[in-house]
Amino acid sequence: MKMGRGRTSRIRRRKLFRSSVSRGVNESHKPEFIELKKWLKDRKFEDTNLIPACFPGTGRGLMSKTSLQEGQVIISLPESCLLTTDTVIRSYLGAYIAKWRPPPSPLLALCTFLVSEKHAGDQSVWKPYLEILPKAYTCPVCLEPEVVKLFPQPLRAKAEEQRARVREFFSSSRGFFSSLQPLFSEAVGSIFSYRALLWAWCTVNTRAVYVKQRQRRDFSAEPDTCALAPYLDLLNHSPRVQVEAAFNEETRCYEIRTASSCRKHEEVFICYGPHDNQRLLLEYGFVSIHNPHACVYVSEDILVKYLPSTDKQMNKKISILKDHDFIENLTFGWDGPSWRLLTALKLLCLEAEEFTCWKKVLLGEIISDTNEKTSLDIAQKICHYFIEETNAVLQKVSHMKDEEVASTNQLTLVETLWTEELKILQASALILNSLQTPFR
Ligand SMILES: C[S@@+](CC[C@H](N)C(=O)[O-])C[C@H]1O[C@@H](n2cnc3c(N)ncnc32)[C@H](O)[C@@H]1O
Repeated sequence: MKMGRGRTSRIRRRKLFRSSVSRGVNESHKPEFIELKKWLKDRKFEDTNLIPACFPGTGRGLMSKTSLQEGQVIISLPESCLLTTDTVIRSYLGAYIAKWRPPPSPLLALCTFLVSEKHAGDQSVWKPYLEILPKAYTCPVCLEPEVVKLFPQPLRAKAEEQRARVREFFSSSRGFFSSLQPLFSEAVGSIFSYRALLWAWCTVNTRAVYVKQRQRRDFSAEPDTCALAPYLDLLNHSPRVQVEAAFNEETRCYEIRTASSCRKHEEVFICYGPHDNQRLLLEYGFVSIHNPHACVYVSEDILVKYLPSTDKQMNKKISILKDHDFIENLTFGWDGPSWRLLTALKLLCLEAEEFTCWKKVLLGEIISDTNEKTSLDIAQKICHYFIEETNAVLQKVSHMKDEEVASTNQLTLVETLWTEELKILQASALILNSLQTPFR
């Protein structure tokens, strides 16, 4: 097909591009959404702005029915639709929670309620909501160990910590689950299994909104701030939108006001926070393409690996960086090496006779051309090392996909993370090249 060059064809092409990027397939006719809408209507919520839809790239989400203006409240969900610890305390679980010592955490109360209501099936008044919840999650704690081993180092450590935390959450909750036996005809061990608790934990962690509850004696001292918000929790994340979201004490509704406009039939996004991709994967189980907050982390070992091993002041320099909180969060981003990374490198590259100037380096002063050049050269070497490492991992992932060593979806997730990191490193290498030019 021949592409036109005129204004009309440009507009047509732009429209086509827009529709292929963001157009979703309406899912409001699906039985689970019809049931959910009825359930919400009984609780005095009717949506005029949004409809459930499936989108290329982001999956299931909400689509605008009409165009949405900046500053408009896009959704206002009444308190009666929210699932909070208050819901749990008012339920058949309330008396058991009040009796249990030490008091269970608010998170355990929510997870127990979810597992118990899921088990109740048709008998649960929450069934229409439970039916639309994902059956499985992609947070690191749910991924196969072969896939977690492919993560970049800082994320791998956090993923292992997450797995240990959820295991501990399960083992420390078993006594409480046993105390619930009078409520069930089946053995509680089979209802409150590790799998069931993991599902509930991921549901709360990936979907809950912040609603501060009053402190209750029935619960441990952990903050009680999570609420599940049916339907509203179908909104996907975009790092490029701004929203105001909070529980409105006057209207007694959880409200989201958008600061970005949205065209009719486009996906409506909220922002979960200015998170980089490693954090999005850790907490929500996905990676955002072209995420402006995405970055590649440089650890202390990598810094040291590229510095001269003959430097007698190296240990002192490293401890200065640690004392001044300059050893963590050293990154490459879309704009090149971060200011923190370059500053740390400048300090580490100080010549013996410049060492007394270390405070000036931390304040952002230029010490010498040699110091500027050496630190940029090392940043470039680290960047190239990361590019090679990233390419090697991407090749390994591709082989694993061919050989079906692990789930393809999980391998694609980790592949997307590394592909985004590669793009950042390539952009950084170019920027570093231009920064090095004056010193050549
Ligand atoms: C609050 S839910 C949003 C609705 C969810 N997509 C659903 O179908 O139920 C959060 C989850 O949605 C997915 N998600 C959110 N934003 C996304 C995005 N930009 N791209 C891909 N997945 C996204 C992730 O799985 C995340 O854990």
